[in-house]
Amino acid sequence: MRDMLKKLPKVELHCHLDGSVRPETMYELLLEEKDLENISLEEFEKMVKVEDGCNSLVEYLEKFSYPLKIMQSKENIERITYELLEDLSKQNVKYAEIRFAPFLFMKKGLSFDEAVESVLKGMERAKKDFNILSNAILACMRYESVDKSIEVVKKGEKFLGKGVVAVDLAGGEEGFPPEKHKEAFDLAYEKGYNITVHAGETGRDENIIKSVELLHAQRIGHGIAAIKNPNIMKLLKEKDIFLEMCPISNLQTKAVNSIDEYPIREFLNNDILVTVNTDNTTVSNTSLDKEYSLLIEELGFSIEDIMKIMENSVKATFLPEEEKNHLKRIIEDSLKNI
Ligand SMILES: O=c1[nH]cnc2c1ncn2[C@@H]1O[C@H](CO)[C@@H](O)[C@H]1O
Ligand SMILES: [Zn+2]
Repeated sequence: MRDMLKKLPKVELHCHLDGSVRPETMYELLLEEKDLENISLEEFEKMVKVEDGCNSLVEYLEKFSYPLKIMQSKENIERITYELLEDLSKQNVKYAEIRFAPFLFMKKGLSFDEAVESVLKGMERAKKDFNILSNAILACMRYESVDKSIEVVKKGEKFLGKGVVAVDLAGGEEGFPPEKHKEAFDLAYEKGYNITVHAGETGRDENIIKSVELLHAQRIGHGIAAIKNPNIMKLLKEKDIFLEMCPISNLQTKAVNSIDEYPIREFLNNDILVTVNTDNTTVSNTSLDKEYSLLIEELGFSIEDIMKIMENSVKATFLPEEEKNHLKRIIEDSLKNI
């Protein structure tokens, strides 16, 4: 089964660049910048991955301080993007949408354009070297002002269709309701961005409705809280909203207490368009293979269930129709060789 999973062609839709930096690269770059105490790589790896005792999303998000220290130069950002895509291609990921918040890469003088261009360069290089397709999603942060989000939308526009496909709203939900960013997401909608929003992760179920109805979300990051409310499940189904679920991250942030409480089977049974993703390969110490293995081993998922999820993922991509069909063909060809 494990071998079979490895060979399956895959699609990754919810992966934060800053949460998915190779620990060895972070270690090397922090040492270079003399920003690391005298510790071994093994000790460092423990520091950058979430521990078993993690109690909340807020605690989980503290892990992002390490990668963000070194994601402040063009070279580092390009290298990190390239390496992530290399790692994904080794797991037979054929297409990935990678998200990041440009402002978090601008603490030491990079401009918005330089931050975005560095990611896109890494993607281009990975496409040539590893034959993996990818696009970027620009994240706005909930704790920032709506004006900052508007800036992301306006400054990102020139990259739309040229490597950038969408905007997202990320960060802890508690205290930062979606409507705060409505003006930015109205603008993104007008400008033709695709839209995904983190909602109902550890927060309230009403954030899911608000993200769909007020922020124009076509996809919802996580969306676990929908299980609490049949009306929300109905809304998701009627509007063909895709859920980007990330099981291992959701266990770590205590969005659910145990895998038995994870509502993915109920969502599938209710014809909700579920996809499965990693969220953060380093912080969550995960991979798509690990996520699928968990569903198979703990929730009794079959290969057919996994294939259904994969089919949903292809449909959920923010690719133009023609490129989506191209991806479908790539996946079908790869399946023939299993
Ligand atoms: O699961 C998550 N929920 C909400 N926000 C997240 C999650 N993972 C990462 N980030 C946040 O998104 C920023 C941009 O990539 C990261 O810096 C982190 O703060
Ligand atoms: Zn996320």
